[in-house]
This record gives sequence, C-alpha cells and structure tokens, in this order.
Amino acid sequence: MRRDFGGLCADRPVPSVVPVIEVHELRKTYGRTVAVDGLSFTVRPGRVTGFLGANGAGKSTTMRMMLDLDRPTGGRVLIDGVRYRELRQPLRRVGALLEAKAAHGGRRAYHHLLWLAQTNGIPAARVREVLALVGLDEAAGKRAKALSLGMAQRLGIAAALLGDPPVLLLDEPVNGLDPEGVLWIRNLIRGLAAEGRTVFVSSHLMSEMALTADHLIVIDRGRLLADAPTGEFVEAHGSGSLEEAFLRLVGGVRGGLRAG
Ligand SMILES: Nc1ncnc2c1ncn2[C@@H]1O[C@H](COP(=O)(O)OP(=O)(O)OP(=O)(O)O)[C@@H](O)[C@H]1O
Repeated sequence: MRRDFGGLCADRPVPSVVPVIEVHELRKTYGRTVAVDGLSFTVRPGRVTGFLGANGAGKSTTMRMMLDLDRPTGGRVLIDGVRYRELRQPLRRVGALLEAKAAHGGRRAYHHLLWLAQTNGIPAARVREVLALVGLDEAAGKRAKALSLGMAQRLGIAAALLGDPPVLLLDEPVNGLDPEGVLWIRNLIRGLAAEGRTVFVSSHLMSEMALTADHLIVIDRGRLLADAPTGEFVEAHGSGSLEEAFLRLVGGVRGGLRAG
C-alpha cells in the first residue's frame, strides 16, 4: 500500500537495489575505548533496516559518523556516493533524529522548525505540514523545554521529515513514547519505507524491531555480528523471537571471546 506523508515530491522512483548508504571499515576510538571496530555494511532503499545492539554497542557513534558529527578514526560512510558534508541541501537528502532534546529549550516548537526550514531553503508552509504529520499542531506554540519527552521526540521526527528526505536515520525513535506513540512511529517508519525511502533505525528494543524492521544490522562492541533479513536472522539462531536470537548470538560471541 502506498501512503502519502505529505511530502514535497508527489512521485518517487521505484525502489532500487542500489545501496544508498555505504559504511566502509568504519572505526572510532575514544582514548582506549574502541566504540566502532571496522564496521562495514550497506543500507538499501524501500525497506526498514534495524540497527541493533546492546547499550554501548556503538550505534549512536556510528550514526553520528554517518552524519559527519563525529570524525572516524578510520574508514568512511558514503550517502549517495559522497560524504554527508558534501551533500548539497543535506536536509532534503537525509533526515535525522539523534537526540530528542536537540531543540533550544526557549524556542517554540513552530519556530524551531521554521528556523530549520528557512536556513535550508524549505518553504515555511512545510512547517505546518510536518507538525500535523507528527500530531503536534496543538503544541506548536509550546517552548521546547515545556515538551514531554514523547512530544520532544515527535518534534525531532518533524525536523527529520522537514525536507521530505528520501533517507532517514533515526536513533532510538521510540524512546519516551507511550504505547499509542510507539504504534504511531512504527506505522510511520513502515510507511516511509513503503514509499521507497531508505530508513535506518537504531534500537535496543528487540520486540519493537521485530515488528518494524525488514532487515537487521546487528553489532556488539563496535563489530558487525549479523547483516540479514529479520526472519532469516531469527530462524538462523533457532529462536522463537528476535530477542532470543539476539541474546543467543551476542552471548555466543562473548562466550567465544572469553574462551579464546
Ligand atoms: N564522546 C565519547 N567519549 C568517550 N567515549 C564515548 C563517547 N561516545 C561514546 N563513547 C563510548 O563508546 C561506546 C559506544 O557508545 P555508543 O553511545 O555509540 O553506544 P550505543 O550502542 O549507542 O549505546 P546506547 O544504546 O546506550 O545509546 C561506549 O563504550 C561509550 O561509552
């Protein structure tokens, strides 16, 4: 089913199999801490790719490097064949949610989005569209510091959708949302992928990812453990659930490391 998320472009190209995001031998160290350890994978359009890992596995660090917010110690990330900072009109190409509380506390939700739109050549009318899309019309006049975590998360998603980008990078988008909000974001994410967009979503919530992701990139301690369709991943680990498969895989690898 094709869904319309009120985007600027009416028609999108048919999803291709060409990877949109390419992560090559990515590495990041902070002093002695190896946060990301030689990670390589690609992300394709038209499906939800879940980025799974336990707390501290290196998901946020990887996503910051995808957006050029952190400099890799080694390797690189290409989006459409170039680095993020080389993209022209990046907000129209890549929408990102990294931290829910990214807006300046004193700024009203509407003005936060308007400022982002105006500095990125996006029509002001789009602000009302995305506020409606994320269910924040009535909270448009609230200052960012007065928003609940769930509302701040919705504002972050509105900012990510502002440029109607074909690529979305969402770091733990479910954080802070109530059950209704969780269902809403799941449907939104799945709808965005069904439109042919490239959707990359990190989470440590296995049950949620099982319902949302078509494909999984699983990491532990900065290393790639699996790159597989969700169903295949669960089956390959002889499990009834994604959570069980994940725990078996991570437990097995860590056990092997200890034994070695
Ligand atoms: N700025 C930093 N300085 C020092 N160490 C850092 C920094 N950022 C991340 N790390 C470390 O790098 C590792 C990976 O952290 P990261 O936040 O990327 O993991 P994560 O998978 O996103 O975890 P979570 O699910 O808890 O958000 C952790 O050991 C973390 O302590």
